[in-house]
Amino acid sequence: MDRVLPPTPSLSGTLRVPGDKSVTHRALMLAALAEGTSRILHPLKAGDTRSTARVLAALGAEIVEEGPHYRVRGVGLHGLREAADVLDCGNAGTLIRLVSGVLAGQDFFSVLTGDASLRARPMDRVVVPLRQMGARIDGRDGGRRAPLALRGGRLKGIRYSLPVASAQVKSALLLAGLFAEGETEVEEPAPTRDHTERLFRHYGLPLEVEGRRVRTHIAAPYPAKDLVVPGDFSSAAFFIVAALITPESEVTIDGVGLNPTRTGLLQVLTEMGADLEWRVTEGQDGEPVGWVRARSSRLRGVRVDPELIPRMVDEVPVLAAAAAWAEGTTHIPNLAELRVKESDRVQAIAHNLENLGVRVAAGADWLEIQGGGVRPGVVEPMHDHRIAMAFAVCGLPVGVTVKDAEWAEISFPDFWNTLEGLACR
Ligand SMILES: O=C(O)C1=C[C@@H](OP(=O)(O)O)[C@@H](O)[C@H](O)C1
Ligand SMILES: C=C(OP(=O)(O)O)C(=O)O
Repeated sequence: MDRVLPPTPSLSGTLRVPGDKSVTHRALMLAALAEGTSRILHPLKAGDTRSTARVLAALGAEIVEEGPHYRVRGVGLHGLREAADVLDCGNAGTLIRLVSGVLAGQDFFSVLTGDASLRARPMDRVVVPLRQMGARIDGRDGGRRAPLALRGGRLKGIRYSLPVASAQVKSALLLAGLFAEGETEVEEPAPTRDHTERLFRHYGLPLEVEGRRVRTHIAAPYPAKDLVVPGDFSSAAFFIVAALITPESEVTIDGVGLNPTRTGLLQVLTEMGADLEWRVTEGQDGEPVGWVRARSSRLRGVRVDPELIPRMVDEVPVLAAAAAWAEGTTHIPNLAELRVKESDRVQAIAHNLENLGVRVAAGADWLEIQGGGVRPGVVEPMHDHRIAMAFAVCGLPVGVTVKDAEWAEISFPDFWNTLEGLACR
């Protein structure tokens, strides 16, 4: 479905964004493995996290919708049962990788698959270490791609140095570590989101953190516990940039997660001259939560610090949107991981910037964007929710047509109405 966004002269308002996607996936999994009933409050209910709820239900957990919340009756660490059918992870990389870690510890057979995008994404990053721990895993292309066929069982802990900075791989190994004899240690090359670690603490699961090394070991049964999910910073990012690039705008996002492993974008935008304020006002079940306010700004191009990318990996598309409106050139390095997301995001960003009349150069792992504004055009999401929303924002001041706008439903079902609600016409 195409969506035509007319030119928007200004944006104003205060809003909340839906629950954090990363936290919701993990909360559903850990609640499913707990003893008793947990309520997950203000979770994300969108394509990706509905896939997680479906997969866990097929494995025997009871997940019921209670208004905007979820009630999860856990089956305990050893209560999951073999599913009657293939487990469809839809579009969700986080789901297939994290649940592989859980299933590696189960003495039964599972098949994991997903949509065309997910089946094209690399799975060897979890398959290789989970095999080292003792799981039997096969899959397409020698286990590099889904469908994956998995038979878990008794695992042994390993020490593993991640070849790429990936919270998904780290989390898969920590989850497998709950079923493994001895210690499981994961070392990351750069800090990545630490929601799994925070949730392990929330549920009282074994965890030790020492610099970039995280350790766990076999877990004893643990009780269910309620959890409040913060607003998703990655969803807030679209409105932050929208306010910066649209004249006479001011937007405040309340109740948003401000975990420092996620907020690299705030640092880059500030360097670009953005009129931005934010504050952590509370700690909610182990996650810092607060507000962000963004006002129209004259942005200037910057060279982004490569070390910041793991802390803003899903915000690069919307950073590119901001760069298109900045004065001068923005160079964004360290983008190899963007090539293996829901789409090849380096290519998808370059293609959509060109569609909107922006000059851009792309290398194997970098982008260079000539700022100065955009002209009306067509946004092509390329089957990728973040691309759809980032370039809708990019074209907002001049008006754009977004093809296949329903892709936003993967992480933000109400995105279009929320955007419309802020527009002053
Ligand atoms: O752990 C997570 O919840 C996520 C980790 C990141 O992926 P990688 O681990 O592949 O970097 C991120 O891009 C994804 O949207 C969510
Ligand atoms: C990369 C993303 O998600 P996933 O890897 O879970 O599909 C994302 O939401 O931008």
